[in-house]
Amino acid sequence: MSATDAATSPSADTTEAPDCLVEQDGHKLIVTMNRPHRRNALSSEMLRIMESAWDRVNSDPEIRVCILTGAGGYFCAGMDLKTADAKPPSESFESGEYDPTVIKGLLKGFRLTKPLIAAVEGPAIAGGTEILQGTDIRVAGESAKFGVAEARWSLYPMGGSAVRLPRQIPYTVAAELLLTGRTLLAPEAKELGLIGHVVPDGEALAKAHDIADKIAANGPLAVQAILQTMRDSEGKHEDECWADDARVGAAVFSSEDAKEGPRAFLEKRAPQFQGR
Ligand SMILES: C[C@H](/C=C/C(=O)SCCNC(=O)CCNC(=O)[C@H](O)C(C)(C)COP(=O)(O)OP(=O)(O)OC[C@H]1O[C@@H](n2cnc3c(N)ncnc32)[C@H](O)[C@@H]1OP(=O)(O)O)[C@H]1CC[C@H]2[C@@H]3CCC4=CC(=O)CC[C@]4(C)[C@H]3CC[C@]12C
Repeated sequence: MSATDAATSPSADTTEAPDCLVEQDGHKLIVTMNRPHRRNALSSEMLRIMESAWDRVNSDPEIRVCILTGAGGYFCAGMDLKTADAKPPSESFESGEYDPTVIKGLLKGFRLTKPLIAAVEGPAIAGGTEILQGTDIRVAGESAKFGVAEARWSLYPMGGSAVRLPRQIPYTVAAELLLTGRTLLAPEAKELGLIGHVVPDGEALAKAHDIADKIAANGPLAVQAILQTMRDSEGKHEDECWADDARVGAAVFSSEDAKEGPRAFLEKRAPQFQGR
C-alpha cells in the first residue's frame, strides 16, 4: 500500500509505524513526519520523536547535517485539529505541564548546532510553516502550499511565527499572512525568500540531499561555527559582533581540519575532515 493509499485507509490510525521516522545516511540524519492520512498533522508522539532527533543531531559528532521532510507527498498540516478538540493545549498551559516559551519539537526556543534543510511537498500549513522557520535551507516542490492559518481557528501561532515570520520575510507580507491566514504557493514563497528553491513536484527530497551532501563534505567545525555566528549576530549591530566572530573563527583556524583543507587543495585530492 502506498502512503497515499494509507491516507484513505480506514485502519490508517492503527498502523504500527511511528509518527516520525529517523534514519541516518552517512553524515546525514533524515527526519520524516509520518502521519500521511492526516497530512502529517503533529501528534504528541511525533513531537517527542522530533525532540529526541534534535538532541541526537546536536550530540552526535558523526551527524553533520539534517533533513526534515514529510511522508506521502505532504509536509505538515500543523496541529492535529481532531485531537486538539479532545484535549485543548490550553489545559496543559494552565496546569503548568507544558512551558509554551520552549516548544523544542518545533524548534521554538531551541536551535540545532548543525544545518537543517527542509524538503517540502504538498501542504506546510500553520505548524508546518512554523517549524519551517526554524530550518536553515528550504526546498519545495512547485505545488507546495504555505501559510500560518492559526487565526482562522482563533488560535495563536504558538510555534513562534508572530516573532519569526516578520524577521524572515517583508513585514507587510508577514502581517498579511499571519492576520488573514491566506496560503501561498511555492513560487510566491520563493519570491518572498521564505524558501530558497522550487523544484518539480516530487523532487524536493532529492534536491535537499544534494545540498546536504555538499554541506557534509565541508569541514564540520567550519560549518557549525558559521551557523553559530549567523544566529548569534542576528539583530545585533555589526560592531557588537566582531569579537565573537573573531573568537569563533580563530577556533576553526586552529583545528586540524583547517590544515587538512589547504593540504588537500595542494595535493589535488578531496579533503578528509575529522571534526577536530
Ligand atoms: C499553535 C501550533 C499550531 C497550530 C496549528 O497548526 S492550527 C492547525 C491549522 N491547520 C490547518 O489549518 C490545516 C487544516 N487542513 C487543511 O487545510 C487541509 O486539510 C490541507 C490543506 C492540509 C490538505 O488538504 P487536502 O484537500 O489535501 O486534504 P483533506 O481532505 O483536507 O485532508 C485529508 C485528511 O487529513 C486530515 N487533516 C488535514 N489536516 C489536519 C489537521 N491539521 N489535523 C487533523 N487532521 C487533518 C483531514 O481531516 C482529512 O481526514 P479525513 O479523515 O479523510 O477527513 C501548535 C502546533 C503544535 C502545538 C503544541 C504541541 C505540543 C503541545 C502539547 C501540549 O499539551 C500543550 C500545547 C503544545 C505546546 C502545543 C501548543 C500549540 C502548538 C504549538
